[in-house]
Formats: sequence, structure tokens, C-alpha cells
Amino acid sequence: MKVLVVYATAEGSTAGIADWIAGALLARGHDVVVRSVDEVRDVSGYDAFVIGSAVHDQAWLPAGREFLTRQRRALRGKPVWLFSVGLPGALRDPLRRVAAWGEADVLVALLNDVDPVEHRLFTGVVTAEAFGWFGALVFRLLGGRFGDFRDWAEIERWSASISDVLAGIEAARR
Ligand SMILES: Cc1cc2nc3c(=O)[nH]c(=O)nc-3n(C[C@H](O)[C@H](O)[C@H](O)COP(=O)(O)O)c2cc1C
Repeated sequence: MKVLVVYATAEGSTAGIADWIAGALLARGHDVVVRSVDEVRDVSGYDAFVIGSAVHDQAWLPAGREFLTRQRRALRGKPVWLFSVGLPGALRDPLRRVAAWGEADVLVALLNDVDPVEHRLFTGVVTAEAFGWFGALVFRLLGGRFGDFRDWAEIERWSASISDVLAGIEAARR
């Protein structure tokens, strides 16, 4: 099975997560290609998909949403995993929990186009520069922290679970 890992990023941390997932699948013997959504026109050669986007204003980046809409017919009937990259891990409770609840809203907006096996929300890299001075000030006042919050162990575990499902599908086809 040929797997496409594809991502939409503004600042690069989603690309890093996509690269990690692709590497983890490759290490488990899968045939994997990793690309930005802007680089992919035709997905007909792929059998499974891991698709991720950074979250801005509680929604996927337009390039990520457009990819799903553009490819919805090609994705139908194929296993698709979705991941979103936001900032819950950069906040403290109770705001962290409120931000994590937003996962449902982010996901619901995607379900018109795709019926995923699973969706995960990861925390990415949060920088003051990306927010601008006012946004950064508000974020700090809310108790937010800047930094790289990507949890590689969690991402590795998720990649391993994807690999197990792919292996099961491959075994059933033999
Ligand atoms: C303008 C802006 C808006 C954002 N809005 C949200 C949001 O609504 N929810 C969230 O969880 N994270 C939000 N974030 C945080 C980013 O999703 C997070 O920093 C992520 O790691 C960015 O991924 P990227 O480096 O691939 O662009 C926002 C970041 C920026 C710069």
C-alpha cells in the first residue's frame, strides 16, 4: 500500500510532525511519501492518507481544507487519518481543557469531505512572532507559554497505531 502523508503549515511545526509520522511508517516497512498540500494535485496512486493542518482561529488552514474538498472523491473508501496542530499544550488548566474541547469544532468542519479512521489534536510550536505583539501579549496574560510543545513520544505512538491498521488491511488483502 502506498501512503501519502500530506500537511498544511504556516510556521513549519506541522511539517515537522508530518515528517516524523512518515519516518515512523517508513521504519515499519510502509511505502510512504510526504508532501505539502501545495505540492499534490493527483492522489490516485495512493491507497491510504495521513492529512494534517495547523489550526488558526479554530479551523484548519485554508490550504488544508481546500485539499480535503478538492480530493474528497479520491479519498472516499480509502483509510484516512487526520491530525490538527494547535496550542492546547501551551496553556494551563482550565484554559488548556477549554482549548482541547475545541478539537470537536475543528473536526466537525472537516467531516463534510472525509470520514476519517481517527483524528488527533497535537500541540505544535507556539511563538510570539507568529502572534504579533498584541496577540502575544494577550496570550501571555492568559498564562500561555511559548515554545516547542510537540510530544514526539505521543506522535510516535499514534504513528505505530496507524502502522498496525495498515498492516491489518494489507494482511486482509493477501
Ligand atoms: C494567528 C494564529 C492563530 C492561531 N489560532 C489557533 C487556534 O484557534 N487554536 C489553536 O489551537 N491554535 C492556534 N494557533 C496556534 C498554532 O496552531 C500553533 O502554533 C501551531 O503549532 C502552528 O503550526 P505551524 O507551525 O505548522 O504553522 C494560532 C496561531 C496563530 C499564529
